[in-house]
Amino acid sequence: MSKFEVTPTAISDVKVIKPRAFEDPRGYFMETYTRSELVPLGVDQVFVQDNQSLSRDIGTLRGLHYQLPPFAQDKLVRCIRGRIWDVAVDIRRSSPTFRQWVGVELSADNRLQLLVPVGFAHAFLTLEPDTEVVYKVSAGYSAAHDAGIRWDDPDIDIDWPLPSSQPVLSAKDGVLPALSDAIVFD
Ligand SMILES: Cc1cn([C@H]2C[C@H](O)[C@@H](COP(=O)(O)OP(=O)(O)O[C@H]3O[C@@H](C)C(=O)[C@@H](O)[C@H]3O)O2)c(=O)[nH]c1=O
Repeated sequence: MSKFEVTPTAISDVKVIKPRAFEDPRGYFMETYTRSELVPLGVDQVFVQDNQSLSRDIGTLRGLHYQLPPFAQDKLVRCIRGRIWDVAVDIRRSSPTFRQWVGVELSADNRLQLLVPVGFAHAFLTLEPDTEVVYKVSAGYSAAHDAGIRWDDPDIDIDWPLPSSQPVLSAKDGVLPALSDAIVFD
């Protein structure tokens, strides 16, 4: 029996991954990423860096972010404390699902992971205070290749479950361009 369940979302390249947890009276144990188990299930990305962030306020929104080639990144995202609404937007111009998005709640409790491949912009909104997110990426960080799209672009129209009228944003995320003005993937 596999130690992971991999389920495609409405945009099939974006996948939800659920690790199998071995529960016992102490709690549980689970493998959170095992390449040899995941490659046969179609998750063959090679990850080279692990990232972690803490967002103190509920309603903190990070994104929409991506890196351009040759530093484009696949991401494997999970939430280890609190809850997030995790979103991937298809920004591959030639894709039949260009501009479409999928959103999945990831939490410390549900232990789900979202695979966000190259060609997608990624963002998350925290649904609880003190939320910690951990994610693997398939290319290193390059500030020169860092790119983003505004979280509230009406051409994308993400249905954010905002806990108040405005999210908490970084200064950088407050001035991101619309998708129509952004450099995207072919
Ligand atoms: C992403 C990243 C940032 N940094 C630095 C740059 C900056 O000084 C500080 C904070 O960076 P940011 O404001 O870009 O962090 P943040 O807004 O959390 O950016 C992240 O958002 C989510 C949604 C993603 O998908 C990630 O790929 C990443 O873009 O950390 C690194 O050194 N390495 C990295 O890999």
